[in-house]
Amino acid sequence: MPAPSPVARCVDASRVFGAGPAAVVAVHGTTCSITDRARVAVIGDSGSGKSTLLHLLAGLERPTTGTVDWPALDETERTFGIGVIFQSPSLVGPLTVAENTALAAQLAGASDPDDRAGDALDLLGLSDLADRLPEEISGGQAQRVAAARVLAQRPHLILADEPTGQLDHDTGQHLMDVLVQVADRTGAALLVSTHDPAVAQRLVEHWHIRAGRLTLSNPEADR
Ligand SMILES: Nc1ncnc2c1ncn2[C@@H]1O[C@H](COP(=O)(O)OP(=O)(O)OP(=O)(O)O)[C@@H](O)[C@H]1O
Repeated sequence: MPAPSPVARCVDASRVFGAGPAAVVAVHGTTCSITDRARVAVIGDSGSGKSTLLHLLAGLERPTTGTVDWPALDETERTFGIGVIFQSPSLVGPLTVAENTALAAQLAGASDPDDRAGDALDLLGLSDLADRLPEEISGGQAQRVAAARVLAQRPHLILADEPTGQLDHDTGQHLMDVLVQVADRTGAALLVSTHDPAVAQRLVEHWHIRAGRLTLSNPEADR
């Protein structure tokens, strides 16, 4: 049986910022793919290129050379089926936590955005904050609301950029529990960037990135 098409794929994709002597190669020519139901950790230090790779895989940045594509996703899924949890939560200021979360579901075409928002907030233990405005919650709570927003969207591919960066260990592990649980339940592929080994160990494939160069490993296959 042929292997299923990857959900996202980079072929020799690079991203260079600036030009001439000031150019920064954030990601060198990289070939990688996220397979159906993959669980990937992208592990690297600050400035190693994690966010840039994630933005390439999300279609938010265009590669300078090479290609990025999403063979398993149709046109609509490419627009609404990729959920990104950004490093900075960027919630919509005038909307409550519940409204922020429901908006994501609504934009993804859900017929029941309020129910989906309620479920996502409940899963993350955020129901008590539903009626608060973003300015009335902490940075860590905002990061979890950003995760709830993506879960309410029910994407085929979840790309999370250091989602536990502002959270204490236990809250971070709980967020990872929820991300893995939701991905298992919905059949989504999940990629999480992190510098934290405790987060990486929750995922199956480990991609290490250093100065924009990626090496791939699968700890289960190595056993
Ligand atoms: N818009 C930009 N313009 C110029 N250089 C950039 C830009 N975005 C990122 N870079 C540079 O590209 C490199 C990789 O940055 P990137 O944000 O991808 O790293 P990161 O691993 O996500 O870092 P962190 O963990 O600190 O968020 C860094 O040297 C950074 O300074």
